[in-house]
Amino acid sequence: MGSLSLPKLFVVDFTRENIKPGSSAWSSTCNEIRVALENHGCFIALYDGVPSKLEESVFQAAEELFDLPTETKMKNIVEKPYHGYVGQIPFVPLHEGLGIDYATEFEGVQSFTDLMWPKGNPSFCETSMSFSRAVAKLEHMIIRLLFESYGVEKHSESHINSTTYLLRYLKYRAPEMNETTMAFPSHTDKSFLTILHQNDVSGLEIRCRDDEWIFVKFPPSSFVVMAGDACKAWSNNRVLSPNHKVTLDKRGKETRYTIALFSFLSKKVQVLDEFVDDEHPLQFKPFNHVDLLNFYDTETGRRSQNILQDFCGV
Ligand SMILES: O=C(O)CCC(=O)C(=O)O
Ligand SMILES: [Fe+2]
Repeated sequence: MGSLSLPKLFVVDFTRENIKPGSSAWSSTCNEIRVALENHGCFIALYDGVPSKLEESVFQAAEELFDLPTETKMKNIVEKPYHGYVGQIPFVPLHEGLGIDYATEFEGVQSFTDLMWPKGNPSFCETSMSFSRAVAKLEHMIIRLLFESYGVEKHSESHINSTTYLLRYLKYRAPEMNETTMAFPSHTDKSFLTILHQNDVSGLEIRCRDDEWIFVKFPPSSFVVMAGDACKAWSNNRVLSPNHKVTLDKRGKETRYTIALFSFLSKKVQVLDEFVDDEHPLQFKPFNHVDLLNFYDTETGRRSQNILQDFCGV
């Protein structure tokens, strides 16, 4: 596991050609992913599945999207909490975000595009869908590796087949003089996994198991892979879903863009029997993934310091 440029976070190299099921690279990667997700709840993935042209297009698409009038962006209303437009919040003044649900499916991306550009914007649609699909391929690989690392690989295909993806375009404008640098407050993700790709403006900080905050520097072409609360629940509390936040440099002048792909389960999130034994008693009851979001959207959920315990603790 390389950790030369980043002493703290694990770096997992998916550009190695020989990461194929059954190979020795595959089994060592299984191990790396499990150690990383149990200790930090995240790792940096080096991944070449997004060609540089597509990467360039996705950041152009982000600029084009955020340049739309606020009233257009506010049309991005999604029934599921935290899926639609977020912005114009006085205590988070630097941040704006928009979400495309079912982002790997043509209909999902097309209906979002039509809402934002009633006259059409085929290149935005194509870019968003291609990016989502390319990153979802990385997510599938990580799921297979993670499941195998726990010896539960027989469940990985049904898990993948029950996964839907939310693509979020996130913008953080540079703070003005005397303005807060807090760009996104500390939280845990409610997804199963989150995969983040940023432009070259850093700001993400992650709190790992020993409570230390790690400032993340993304190497070029890298992605941050983070476990959400649903993954923590599924693993019966083995995987950490880390608190994280975004803080910008007060002298920074550039806008930060992050493109985030969140995975959600359309079947129940459930601790596998394999994770329960005398040493590891069952900690969480099965739940519908969207109900975790609905609970987080209540006063009790938002205030909770241990959302899984309060929502579905045994
Ligand atoms: O922009 C980032 O790096 C993090 C965004 C984030 O944590 C989120 O949208 O849940
Ligand atoms: Fe997050």
